[in-house]
Amino acid sequence: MSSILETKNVAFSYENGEDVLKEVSSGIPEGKKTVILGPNGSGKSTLMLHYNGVLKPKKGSVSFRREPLRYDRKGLTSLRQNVCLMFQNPDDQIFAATVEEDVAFGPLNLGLSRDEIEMRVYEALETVDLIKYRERPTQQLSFGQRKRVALAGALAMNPEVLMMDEPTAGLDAQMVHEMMELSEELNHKGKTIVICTHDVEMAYEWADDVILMYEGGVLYNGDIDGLLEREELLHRSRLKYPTIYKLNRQMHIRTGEHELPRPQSLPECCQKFFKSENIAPGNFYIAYVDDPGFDASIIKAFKKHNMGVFGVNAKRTSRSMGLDIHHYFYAIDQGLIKASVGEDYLLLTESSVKGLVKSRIDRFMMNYCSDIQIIPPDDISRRQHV
Ligand SMILES: Nc1ncnc2c1ncn2[C@@H]1O[C@H](COP(=O)(O)OP(=O)(O)OP(=O)(O)O)[C@@H](O)[C@H]1O
Repeated sequence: MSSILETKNVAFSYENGEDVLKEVSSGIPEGKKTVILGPNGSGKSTLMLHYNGVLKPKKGSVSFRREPLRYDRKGLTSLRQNVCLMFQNPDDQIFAATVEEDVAFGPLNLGLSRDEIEMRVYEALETVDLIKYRERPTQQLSFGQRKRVALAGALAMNPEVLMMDEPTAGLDAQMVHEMMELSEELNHKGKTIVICTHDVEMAYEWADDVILMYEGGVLYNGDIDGLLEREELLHRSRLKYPTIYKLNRQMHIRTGEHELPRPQSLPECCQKFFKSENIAPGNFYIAYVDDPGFDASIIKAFKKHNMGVFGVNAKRTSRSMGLDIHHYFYAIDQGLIKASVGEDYLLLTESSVKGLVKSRIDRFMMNYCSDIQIIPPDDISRRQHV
């Protein structure tokens, strides 16, 4: 897998002269979800600011698609069309008086037509569910809403690489799920996503690749499984092991259960260790809300707590139709848990994320529970109403 962004022997210090990055060589694989992981002060944000040219290395080089960055105005404008950064603190990013003015700022600087700008602003605000706040003064928004405005500003640039510095910091649990599902969906639609965090649990469930930082250096750069094989590295960087990983290890030590496959999520963990041998799995029904034949009355055939929605557009459509559905977040995981204990589950989603839904369910079935039946939309209408 080729790196879309690379640093080679980058060294950097702020004005006080302290070495913050020390000979950092790293690569971000194209089309993947990468986490820059490390404890506070290890240099994660500083590295991210090098990737999109906000900071210039004192030594070494940064390249995008193998071309060294150019730090003149033209070079940086061109880079920031392709590599956008959502800052840790939205107040470092939001300057305009109203939400839509702020989101339009980047596209306006690209010299796009008025129609194109309006479309991008509309789509970005829809994606982060802030359309109804478009004329609101940015100062009158909550912290979480300002964070979403900052994300919309980055999305409106339609970049190839979206970088987010601590995207979930300061958000409530629902917003954290929303942010992580959205980033997964954007990745599925072709964007390279990079997140800075010290949250090992999140990295373990979400990331394909990791850059592990400690005291300004890179301890590891590669896939997440490779990192977990090297216990000493997380220990050295003062980060804890993910809970599900530790539980799997303990089960291996205590019961002799094979360590592989390593569960990465709650349904995988439950199914590996607490499989209900006497219960036949339930069915996993999938309906696409953007299918012209979609009939919302199918939800009457399911219990409220056995339905969920996945996908930004599917959530919006379901809300606008007033559908009474329980799981608006973690719906795929919830469905897998329900189906593996014998209950039927309906997932409402949209065709643009079909592959993502399929790959998540396939992974679960291949490793942990092959008997769940996936029922396509055409067959749902035959289900008896509850
Ligand atoms: N503007 C600045 N001026 C001087 N020193 C800075 C500045 N920004 C960061 N530093 C220092 O650089 C080091 C790395 O900071 P950085 O913000 O990159 O770390 P981080 O890993 O992102 O931390 P956190 O998890 O706390 O966000 C820290 O020692 C920090 O104090």
